[in-house]
Amino acid sequence: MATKHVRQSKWDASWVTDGANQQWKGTALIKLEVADEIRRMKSGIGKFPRLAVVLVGDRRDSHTFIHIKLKACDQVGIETVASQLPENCDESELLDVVSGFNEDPDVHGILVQLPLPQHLDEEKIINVVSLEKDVDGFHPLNIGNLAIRGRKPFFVPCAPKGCIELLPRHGVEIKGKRAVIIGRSKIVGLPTSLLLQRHHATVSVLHAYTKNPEHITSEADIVVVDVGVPNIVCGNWIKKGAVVIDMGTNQVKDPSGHGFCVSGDVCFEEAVKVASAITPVPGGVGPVTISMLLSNTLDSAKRAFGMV
Ligand SMILES: NC(=O)C1=CN([C@@H]2O[C@H](COP(=O)(O)OP(=O)(O)OC[C@H]3O[C@@H](n4cnc5c(N)ncnc54)[C@H](OP(=O)(O)O)[C@@H]3O)[C@@H](O)[C@H]2O)C=CC1
Ligand SMILES: Nc1nc(=O)c2c([nH]1)NC[C@@H]1CN(c3ccc(C(=O)N[C@@H](CCC(=O)O)C(=O)O)cc3)C=[N+]21
Repeated sequence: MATKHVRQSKWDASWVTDGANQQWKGTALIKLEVADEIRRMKSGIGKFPRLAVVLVGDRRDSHTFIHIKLKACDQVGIETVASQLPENCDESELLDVVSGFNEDPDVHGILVQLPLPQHLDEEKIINVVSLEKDVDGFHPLNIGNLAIRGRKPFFVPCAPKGCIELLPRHGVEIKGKRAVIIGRSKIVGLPTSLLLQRHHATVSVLHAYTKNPEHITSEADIVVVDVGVPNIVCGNWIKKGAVVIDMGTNQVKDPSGHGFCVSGDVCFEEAVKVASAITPVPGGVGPVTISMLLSNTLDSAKRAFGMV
């Protein structure tokens, strides 16, 4: 069933400090830049990037996300190869698929869509993805290198990278700011906190056991929310003038009773009244995340072709 969007607003309605539809242009611009480089790569050396995506099981949201990713790759000229495994597949089957992509010189990026079904050991699978093809940036060595000052990971995870990309593009300085990130997941919360520290923010990480999260959040200049619970952050959590990035992408039943719609983690209607800028869901940081995946895959191919 098609996913309907709750809000029509794109970048323009979100970033209340500017009314110039910048988010959408920013995302489109990154895609255009990637597409242009790939065109030149094809005509120059006759080669192009290829991304392998691995999907296990039947989760509705995972199918939606994979569909969005494959479509975006197609738009910019990244070839894709998709492998879909049943919900009850063996760990060894999945490991074989990943190993096959590791060994294939024509594959430059590998993405194993998360979460995996319970019986599969996520850590074990992520560990097997070749470091040089880990366009998600989830491999422990890539995360470790992100955590240590002065080191350079091969890849930075896409959603955190997108979040950091957005801030300076909208004139938001990170250095010296107080940032709160709500959530500490390995795919968003943790790497975002590391990246914000790299950019010299003073970072607090909140999680399910944090007491008085609204109090800590209300002191932050930059608030990043990645919990996975619709509308968990209310307007009164936000300091006047703060910048809010809502990472939540929650598929919820459409109030009309027909189909599903997407909801963020922040109560947009309340927060938009106090924030100086806020990303909506849909149309906020999600599309930027996808652009970062394209950019990571291009970088990987360039490295493989000796172009960097
Ligand atoms: N826009 C984008 O590009 C992306 C969006 N997402 C979206 O982000 C959301 C979260 O995904 P993901 O990171 O995978 O989720 P996880 O379930 O892995 O992590 C959720 C985090 O939220 C914390 N948490 C749970 N309940 C509370 C609470 N009541 N108060 C404070 N913290 C809480 C958890 O704390 P604890 O660690 O203590 O359990 C955990 O750290 C989803 O909606 C997902 O779709 C995800 C990736 C990219
Ligand atoms: N290996 C792996 N890598 C990921 O990067 C990864 C993952 N697993 N698992 C799930 C999360 C989630 N995620 C999103 C990507 C795009 C949108 C996105 O484009 N959202 C649209 C709407 C999507 C819709 O309509 O449902 C928007 O916000 O406008 C959202 C969320 C990547 N993730």
